[in-house]
Amino acid sequence: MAYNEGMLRDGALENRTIIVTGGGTGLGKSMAAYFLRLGANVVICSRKEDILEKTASELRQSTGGKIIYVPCDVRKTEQIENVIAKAVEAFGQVDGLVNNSAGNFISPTERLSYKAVDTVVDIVLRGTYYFTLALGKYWIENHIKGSVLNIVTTYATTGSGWVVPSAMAKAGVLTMTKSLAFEWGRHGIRLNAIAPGPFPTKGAWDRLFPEELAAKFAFENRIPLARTGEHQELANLAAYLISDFSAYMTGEVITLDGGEVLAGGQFNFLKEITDNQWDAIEEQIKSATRGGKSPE
Ligand SMILES: CCCCCCCCCCC/C=C/C(=O)SCCNC(=O)CCNC(=O)[C@H](O)C(C)(C)COP(=O)(O)OP(=O)(O)OC[C@H]1O[C@@H](n2cnc3c(N)ncnc32)[C@H](O)[C@@H]1OP(=O)(O)O
Ligand SMILES: NC(=O)C1=CN([C@@H]2O[C@H](COP(=O)(O)OP(=O)(O)OC[C@H]3O[C@@H](n4cnc5c(N)ncnc54)[C@H](OP(=O)(O)O)[C@@H]3O)[C@@H](O)[C@H]2O)C=CC1
Repeated sequence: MAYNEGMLRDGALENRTIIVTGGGTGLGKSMAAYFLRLGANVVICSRKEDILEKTASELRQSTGGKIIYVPCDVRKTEQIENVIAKAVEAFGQVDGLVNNSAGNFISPTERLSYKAVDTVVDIVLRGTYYFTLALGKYWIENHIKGSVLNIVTTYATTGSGWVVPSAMAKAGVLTMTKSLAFEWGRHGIRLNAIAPGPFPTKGAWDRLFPEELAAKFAFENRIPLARTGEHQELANLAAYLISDFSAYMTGEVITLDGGEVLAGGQFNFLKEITDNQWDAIEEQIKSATRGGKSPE
């Protein structure tokens, strides 16, 4: 299927250096792999050095691309500045940032401790604005037209129970995306976001939803396109948004969720009605119309 194939031409990201936070696992790893295939230099960072090292060496081998890793907790500004310094030392400059690192718990909110809420909000919101601010200062000072891609969620817009710290933080990231897109447009700096629906990853699946809970809810049934996302589909959109192919787009959030977020449509409950029932309903509506009844 085309959705498992790379979309941009070979070399589309040549001479670009892109930092991917949380690039050692899941969607971050898939985006990093595709950026490398398109010729970018990639810097992955997150807390766990052993995982970063393994991913960097795997991707170096599989893509032949230039990748380095730098351990970093995105809640720590000095560690973020170290990532940027190491990236500049290795590749000369930084052109793009994907804020992908996240933490999340599924839980009734009243069961969360203050620290649990802080943990998620600090990684998602604070981590994202720290990294964006550090790179923004560097870009403005060095007259570089950088590009930021923030990975949010569909519930950043709709809100959602049971993931409240994540929803609050992702909503903040979305507002930052739009606000800074306007403010930093004059520097040629662009910020965009992707709101993914369910994409199978170990981080989201195993840690967020224990198997017992997952078995109870068939996610595919909630999605109009009746499947979960393929990593390459997200990597294709990410590569487009981080590249100059999207040079006229800024402050935008693109939902990539097979239509899952549309479930709130007022008449969507009609999904349950069968073809036979529709035949009967149509006949009733037509006969009421033929009867010439006018509204009271
Ligand atoms: C087919 C069905 C599958 C459906 C799947 C659908 C998925 C849909 C996607 C929805 C949108 C997804 C958004 C995402 O963000 S997915 C990303 C998921 N990835 C992660 O969360 C990253 C992995 N997680 C971690 O690395 C860590 O868990 C985390 C960084 C978040 C926290 O680690 P840390 O070591 O910093 O934290 P502590 O363990 O010290 O805990 C801090 C406090 O938080 C409390 N805590 C921890 N876990 C929970 C929990 N599950 N529920 C409630 N509270 C929790 C912990 O007790 C600490 O607080 P206290 O000290 O006060 O006790
Ligand atoms: N998978 C899905 O269905 C969906 C995912 N998303 C978003 O996509 C992104 C990727 O998620 P996914 O790949 O599924 O999950 P993962 O758990 O694989 O990715 C999360 C990454 O964040 C890193 N991370 C966590 N805490 C920190 C920290 N303090 N500092 C630096 N890095 C940190 C982790 O690395 P380490 O532990 O080494 O620090 C890990 O690599 C997230 O932003 C998530 O919210 C949104 C909607 C749906």
